[in-house]
Amino acid sequence: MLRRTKTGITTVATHSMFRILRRRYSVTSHFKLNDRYKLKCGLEIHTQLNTKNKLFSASNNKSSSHFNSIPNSQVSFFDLALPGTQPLLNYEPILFATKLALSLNSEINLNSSFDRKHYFYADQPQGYQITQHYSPFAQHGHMNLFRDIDNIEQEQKRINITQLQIEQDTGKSTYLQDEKITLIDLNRSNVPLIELVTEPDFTELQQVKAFIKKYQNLIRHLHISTGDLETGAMRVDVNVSINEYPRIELKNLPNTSSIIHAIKFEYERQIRIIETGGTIPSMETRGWDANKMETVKLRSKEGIMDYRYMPDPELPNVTLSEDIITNVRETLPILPDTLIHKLMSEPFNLSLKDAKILTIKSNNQNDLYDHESLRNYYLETFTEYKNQVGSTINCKLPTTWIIHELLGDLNKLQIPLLQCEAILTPQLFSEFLLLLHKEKISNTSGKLLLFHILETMKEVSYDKTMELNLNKLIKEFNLELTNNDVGDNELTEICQQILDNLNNDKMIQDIKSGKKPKSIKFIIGQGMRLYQGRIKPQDFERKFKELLNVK
Ligand SMILES: Nc1ncnc2c1ncn2[C@@H]1O[C@H](COP(=O)(O)OP(=O)(O)OP(=O)(O)O)[C@@H](O)[C@H]1O
Ligand SMILES: [Mg+2]
Ligand SMILES: [Mg+2]
Repeated sequence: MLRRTKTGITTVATHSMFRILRRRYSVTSHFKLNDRYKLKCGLEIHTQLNTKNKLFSASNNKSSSHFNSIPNSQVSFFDLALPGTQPLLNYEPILFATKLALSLNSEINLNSSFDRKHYFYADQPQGYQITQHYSPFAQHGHMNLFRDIDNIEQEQKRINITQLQIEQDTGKSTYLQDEKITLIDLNRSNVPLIELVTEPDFTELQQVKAFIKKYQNLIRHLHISTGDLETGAMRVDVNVSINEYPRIELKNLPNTSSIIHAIKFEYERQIRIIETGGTIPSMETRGWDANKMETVKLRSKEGIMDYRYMPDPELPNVTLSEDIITNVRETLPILPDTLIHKLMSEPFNLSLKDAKILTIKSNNQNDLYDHESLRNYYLETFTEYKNQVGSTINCKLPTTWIIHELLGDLNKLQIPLLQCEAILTPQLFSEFLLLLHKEKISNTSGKLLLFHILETMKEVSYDKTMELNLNKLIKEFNLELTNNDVGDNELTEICQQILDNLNNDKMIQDIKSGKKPKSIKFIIGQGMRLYQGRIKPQDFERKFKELLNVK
């Protein structure tokens, strides 16, 4: 297909190209549910807690240790299930679980207990997994999704959370095809996990996507997990059914895109089965083949194990008092939704978009900064600036200059925020804002100054502290707004000279006659360039209008 674009460039696109593009970008947007088949989904999410130690042993559980370390280097006798070893519950996973349960509006069970789930697998040396089957840690929670914050179709959607249970992670097996051997790494064995189980409340793909993102952001916000899908710190199983047919469980879905593609594929596959007179097996588990982009059967009902659940006789119940729960509630940070609303109201008045930048990790966030340190930098600078100017505060200044200008410059110059804030402290940044606030420098000069500071910063090494004196720099570069010094006569002279030098009578006539009133902006631009922003554009505008006799 040939197409002529506005710029005159000819583009060639074929139908197959469009199909590929559509497939790639259509994860949720081009997917339509069939009116006759209701989609129903429920999630089971396993989250690795980044506690200091593992769940029932003293082994190191630094978030990176079991993923990046030498295999079997983070393993204690208990993790290895040597005979005679016994579990000893660490308090930290309970603390983390309490934080999560409270944040998800759950009822915490004051007397939960651990059970053994028996199955034999080489990466499960105990022969059973310790989990909470009969009396889980928390129940009856919920998470609300909203149209504006979470990009869902409905105004609001409540996802009920059946329960949260604490359990051990298993080890990891890697099958080597050529050698025909399986390697076992027990670094992950006994890492604390929380399994979250939702009710089958999801009726649209977008809700699933939104919930995963929101939950991931929550666990990062609470600092209880890295929440990374890539490392397996967060693992999502999805149960999918249509109308009242049995659910199919989807496991081993490595990222959000495969989760969404797998649900979509499964929904369509189940409809095809029903429409061709087939039956949907009860309790089938399927995986995801990323190459073929389809779900594949892993096991069916015949393969279901009898786990012989039994209370673990070596572990006492987890008994909590109301006081402990109240104490933990008091230590909780402001939760993301509340934080967004807080940032959107007085005194900050941020837009939803900017409030989200400071609260939620975005897909295009890079290694230079994270939203939390950016938020802290913003809040500290804001407070300093507000203390200086009181009620005359212009809340757009910190937003524009931190979220937009500073971030843009850091990206351009590839400077991490951490390095920047060590030198350009919130105090100094608020001084900088004050110069703009008091119109000591123009926006143009502000941009030049900030970029210059950051460029210089890039050249100094990390350990050197750079001395920063804003006033000195302004003098050195002659950036001070000269309005105060430029008298009206001088301004008239300057503007008249600019008009003369324009050498464009037609433009001047068009402005005067009102044919092209916007051309005055061009002339103001000339003045700004010549005087490098030292005279305010409003003053130029006033004077040019006066000279050209236009309103
Ligand atoms: N009709 C349904 N359609 C889709 N999902 C469903 C349906 N009924 C239940 N589910 C979902 O199935 C999941 C059941 O998880 P749960 O952990 O209770 O049991 P399980 O999958 O049998 O056990 P395991 O933890 O061993 O996988 C929940 O996420 C629930 O929302
Ligand atoms: Mg399941
Ligand atoms: Mg489950």
